[in-house]
Amino acid sequence: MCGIVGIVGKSDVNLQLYDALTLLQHRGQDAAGIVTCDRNRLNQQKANGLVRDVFRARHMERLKGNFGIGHVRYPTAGSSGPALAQPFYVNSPYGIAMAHNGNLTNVRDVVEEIFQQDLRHINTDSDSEVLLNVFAHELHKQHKLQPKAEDIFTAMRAVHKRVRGGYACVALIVGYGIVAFRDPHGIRPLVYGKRETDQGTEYMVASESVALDVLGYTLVRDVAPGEAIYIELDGTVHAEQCAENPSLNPCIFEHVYFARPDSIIDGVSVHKARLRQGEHLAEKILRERPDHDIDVVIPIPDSARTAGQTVAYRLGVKFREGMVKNRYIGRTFIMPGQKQRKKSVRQKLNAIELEFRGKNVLLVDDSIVRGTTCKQIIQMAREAGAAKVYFASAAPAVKFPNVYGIDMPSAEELVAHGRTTEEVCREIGADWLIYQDLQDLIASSAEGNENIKQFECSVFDGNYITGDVDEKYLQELHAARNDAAKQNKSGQSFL
Ligand SMILES: O=P(O)(O)OC[C@H]1O[C@H](OP(=O)(O)OP(=O)(O)O)[C@H](O)[C@@H]1O
Ligand SMILES: NC(=O)CC[C@H](N)C(=O)O
Ligand SMILES: [Mg+2]
Repeated sequence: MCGIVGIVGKSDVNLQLYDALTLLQHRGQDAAGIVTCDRNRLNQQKANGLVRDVFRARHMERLKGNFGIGHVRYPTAGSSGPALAQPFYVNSPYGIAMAHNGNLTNVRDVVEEIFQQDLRHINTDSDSEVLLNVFAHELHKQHKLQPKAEDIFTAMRAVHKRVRGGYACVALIVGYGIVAFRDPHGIRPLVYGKRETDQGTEYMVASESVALDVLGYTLVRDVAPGEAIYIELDGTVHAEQCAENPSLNPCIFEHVYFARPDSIIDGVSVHKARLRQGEHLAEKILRERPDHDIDVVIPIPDSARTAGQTVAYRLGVKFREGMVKNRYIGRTFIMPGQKQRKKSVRQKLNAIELEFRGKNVLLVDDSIVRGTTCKQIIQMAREAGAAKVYFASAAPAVKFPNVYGIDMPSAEELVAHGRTTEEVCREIGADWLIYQDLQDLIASSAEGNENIKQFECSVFDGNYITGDVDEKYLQELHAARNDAAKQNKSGQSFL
């Protein structure tokens, strides 16, 4: 779930891009990159690591230019090496750099086609490099010395016909401006906003509205599914629907885990969606055990804090921050290997014994995916002296792989795959396990925007909205990206 940003400014945008990437850091911790354009010359810095480690003062000084794009990466295709850090660049036509959040599902076919028909070489096993080359080729086909908005939109229409999957992107065209676009199913989020300065209006496109807020931009709106927005250097904004049958199906896992609670995605406040998740979860707890004996509700920081509050309030039980998070350890779920994830949970979280000793505790987390976090937390709760350890997940059981930009490639690695709730409960060592029902999770998000008729919920229901994901694809994905396979990833696999 990478983070992307693009800015068309009135003065150097390097510092704004840096700040925006730090605000999107929770979406990707593996690599970061910025490309700016200064008088038709591109400046670039990208490498593995967190934003604060990738950009030094000397890089920032070099990143001159009043328009640019940035990326924080959480790999879902290819290796996690530095060659796959984004933005990617092609020199023809015009010089284009691109940053991509999402994952393509027909990349193997497109790579073959792009070589055979378009004579384009792809140098890495990144799906994002493929997407950039498709866009570049389609723009090249317009044969314009100076591209107009209509040429860009014609190219976009062709891109949507050629690629499948989830993609929200920003592309920088040297000398012209920034193009932002979202896949026809609207799976991955993308917003744009503007701010007034003494020199004129500046524009920003970003994965999440939090980047706009903090940098003083006002949200104009979400980029619509299938829509492309082209912002020229003089601030002229062009927008056009470029997909044939666009429909909005936002990824519900953004509301569960990925997005920051202070973001608003497709009109839905993530914070409010999580508050509602907690309310629904509490109702289910009360239905299952009207005379429960829970003494205290303890959320697992960070992402479960919001839902945990409403669970406790609705149950009429004490809410206590009994788990303390080490603020210097990042998100464990998006770390690359199971060994690192496992070790980091213990480094990240520690129990305050007096909140556990002799009590029946209800631990609330936003989700249980591989079970790495909850197994260790339950163990910690027992060691801290809890009498009973109950566990509630604000999301339903995660049973299916994700193919649209979340690195859950292998069903076998999911603790709920092929297990009943009772079996998962035993496996993670809890005394009672409660999962949110899918209809309640959907209601928690849908109440925020009645125009959203459907959410992308494949990790919970196995329904892949793009219609092209079959058993064969899932098997290939599992073989290429299960934990063991990722350890020795070196060759071209595009998965
Ligand atoms: O079952 P698992 O495979 O462990 O995955 C689920 C856990 O991982 C995430 O936390 P993470 O540490 O990534 O981030 P957070 O601080 O935002 O909660 C999520 O919030 C759950 O706690
Ligand atoms: N999580 C993402 O959005 C990943 C983008 C792209 N598929 C990559 O692996 O770099
Ligand atoms: Mg967590």
